[in-house]
Amino acid sequence: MTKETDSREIALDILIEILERSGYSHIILRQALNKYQYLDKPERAFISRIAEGTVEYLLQIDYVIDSFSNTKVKKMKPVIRTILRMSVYQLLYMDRVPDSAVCNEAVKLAVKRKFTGLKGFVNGVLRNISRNKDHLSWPNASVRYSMPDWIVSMWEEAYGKETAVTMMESFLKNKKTTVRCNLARSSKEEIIKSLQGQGVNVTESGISEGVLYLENYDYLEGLAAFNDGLIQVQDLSSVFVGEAAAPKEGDYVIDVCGAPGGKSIHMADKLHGTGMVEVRDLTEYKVSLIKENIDRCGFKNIRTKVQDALVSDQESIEKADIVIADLPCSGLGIIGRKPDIKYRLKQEDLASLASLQREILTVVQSYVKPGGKLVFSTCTINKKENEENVRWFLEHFPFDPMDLTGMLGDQLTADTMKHGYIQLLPGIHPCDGFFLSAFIKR
Ligand SMILES: C[S@@+](CC[C@H](N)C(=O)[O-])C[C@H]1O[C@@H](n2cnc3c(N)ncnc32)[C@H](O)[C@@H]1O
Repeated sequence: MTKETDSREIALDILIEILERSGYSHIILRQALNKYQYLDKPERAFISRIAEGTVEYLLQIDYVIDSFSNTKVKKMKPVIRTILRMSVYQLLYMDRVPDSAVCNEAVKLAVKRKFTGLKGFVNGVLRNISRNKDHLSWPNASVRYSMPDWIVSMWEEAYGKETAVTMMESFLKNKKTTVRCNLARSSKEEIIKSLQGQGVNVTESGISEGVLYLENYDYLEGLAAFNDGLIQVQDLSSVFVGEAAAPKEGDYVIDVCGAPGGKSIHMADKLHGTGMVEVRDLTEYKVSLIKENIDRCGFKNIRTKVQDALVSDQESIEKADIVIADLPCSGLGIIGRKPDIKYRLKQEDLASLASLQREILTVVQSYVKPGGKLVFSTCTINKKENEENVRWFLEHFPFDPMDLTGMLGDQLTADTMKHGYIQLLPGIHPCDGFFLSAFIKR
């Protein structure tokens, strides 16, 4: 057994867990990488690339396999179809791996998993694809960008074909890790020095002070700046929530759906040790994730609470200067980081998520003091959950939209900002897809 076969076998098991047993890709991959910490950095990168890439391009890969195999993907044995899927990803997208090696290793894996009788089939399909791969063409945008049809249609209708393509292309591009510096704990310069000292490539976002892009590191947990709580993984779009909320010293903030705590920790950082941020989530487990982050970052002006946002907490009525409502949503804006979302989500889920958001907003708007702010955000690109909910909210509750013009830096402008909201689109804006809105209570 070669080293390559070992890595591919690990990738195979990860993919079976994700594609055949509906595991969440980011969780399964993280667990596997934790388990195989002894592997060297290039091997771990190879495994991640195959696993993430195969999930990302799944619809396109299946189209290719079905074009060259008499047995359709859906009818194949799960192990065999997973071996073929990950091998086709390597053939199409990993130039540095020779095609012959891809085919040979796939055959070895099939044999190792006791499918000796199918080794000719695996070899035949893959060699056929390898011979024809330069002449492939895609029947539509769904196959080209590996995006379910209904999502393509929804975005084309809402934003036009060109923007839909820009977004789908952007999802498939390599993502750097975005982190926000806890500037109340250390200066940006010191943090960059520490990261660079450990060999990390660091670039500044140039849009929001203290937001950095990281590349060329193995493990977040291996970085001193992370362990010392000086940085927090947080996309630029999510940092904008803190910018729009703009807490004043001494403010009391309630974050009603807060795990794992990214936005709340940003608020605590912005309060410079004053005031209090109460971060809530539905379960003990979710709250434990928030606590881990709080402990790591070392802020004292932040506490947690297990609280269902759908149940009114009478003690909070008109107590908060700021309520952060970063609500459960369809997650279509973060497909670039969690590609399985696009296959997991069903069109009919969108309406129920939008109404769940309305139910939560109905409860939590009452926590805002007169003159206080409510910031409502989602990490999705869907008008029902976003713009339509804003319209509905303003019709039903005594709030006015907050003018967001200029609050997110000079480079981010949109006409809608003066009406209190902005839909950020990947590829159009320099961040994940995200929706942000802010209101002031009359
Ligand atoms: C988008 S995430 C929040 C991310 C967080 N704001 C951050 O920046 O790290 C939405 C959260 O809502 C929580 N949630 C879902 N339903 C809830 C409910 N009924 N009450 C409280 N939290 C809920 C989920 O557990 C999830 O952690």
